Amino acid sequence: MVATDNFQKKSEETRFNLASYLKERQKLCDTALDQAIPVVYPEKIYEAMRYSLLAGGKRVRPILCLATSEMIGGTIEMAMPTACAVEMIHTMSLIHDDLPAMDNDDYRRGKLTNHKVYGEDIAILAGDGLLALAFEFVATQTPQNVPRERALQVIARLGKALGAAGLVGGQVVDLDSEGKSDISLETLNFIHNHKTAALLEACVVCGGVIAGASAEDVEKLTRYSQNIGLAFQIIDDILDITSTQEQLGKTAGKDLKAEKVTYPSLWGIDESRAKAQQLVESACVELASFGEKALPLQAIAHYIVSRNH
Ligand SMILES: CC(C)=CCC/C(C)=C/COP(=O)(O)OP(=O)(O)O
Ligand SMILES: O=P(O)(O)OP(=O)(O)O
Ligand SMILES: [Mg+2]
Ligand SMILES: [Mg+2]
Repeated sequence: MVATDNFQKKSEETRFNLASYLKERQKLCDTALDQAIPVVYPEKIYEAMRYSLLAGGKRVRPILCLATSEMIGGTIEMAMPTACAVEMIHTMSLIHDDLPAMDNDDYRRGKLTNHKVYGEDIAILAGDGLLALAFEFVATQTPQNVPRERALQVIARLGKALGAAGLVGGQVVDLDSEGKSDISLETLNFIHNHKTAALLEACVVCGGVIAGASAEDVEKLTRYSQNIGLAFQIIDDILDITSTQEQLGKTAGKDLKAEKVTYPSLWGIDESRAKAQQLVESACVELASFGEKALPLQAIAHYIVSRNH
């Protein structure tokens, strides 16, 4: 696997132990997310929200948020409420995406989907509950040593990334494109820039904003995250073809079955992988001015193309 070799080479060069870094950060995020939602009356909605949120995702989005805060000079504590919020938003989008009205999927994160366990009504509400909590969480849990206008900016950016100008808009065009074989590269890019890259961008930029990133920093973070956002989706499309349900924790081979236009369907697997690798290299270059401090974000960028699920 070329991407894995490149990644290992890169890790050796940088002497950065990404595996233990990710494990430690995943644990921190899991603990914070667990504490964010106590189960009270009416228990079933809190249980449904916890079911999907704590089902063991990779936590790429909150980890990106924390890593960016630290690179800019902030702390994990400052960014943790925002990191939890992005994972709540992401989980909401997966619960709703899996509903019969959208992708009608039975498995997610290695478990039955939310509606399969709790029913469609509760699954819709669990998504709504997570979404509302995300914004409440940033507003009420961001530590007092973070200037309030930074939290306000995070709330505005998350709202934009999530709404019709982001995730929701991308999902609409994605649903519209189903069953059409003549989707252009332009439309495919629109879908992925909105459905996938917008939230990844918000994770990175909001982590920076919480830590007080300058306008110039925000520009670099934006370019880094747009590149990794597209690379993430290209790899997602490849994994749908090359991985098993066991590895992915969700049904594999869905795109081929649905005859969906994807990057590998347009370019083939090898060229798609090369393109993702190029995007990651460009992303890393954007952070060169941060020197050693950029190592975690650069290593995460490489992980995004070398992951197997
Ligand atoms: C507003 C909403 C509901 C947005 C959903 C966004 C999203 C990234 C869905 C998963 O994409 P997918 O269906 O292409 O991938 P998967 O195979 O993970 O379901
Ligand atoms: O690891 P997950 O479940 O959060 O999914 P994604 O691949 O979309 O990050
Ligand atoms: Mg979908
Ligand atoms: Mg889906």
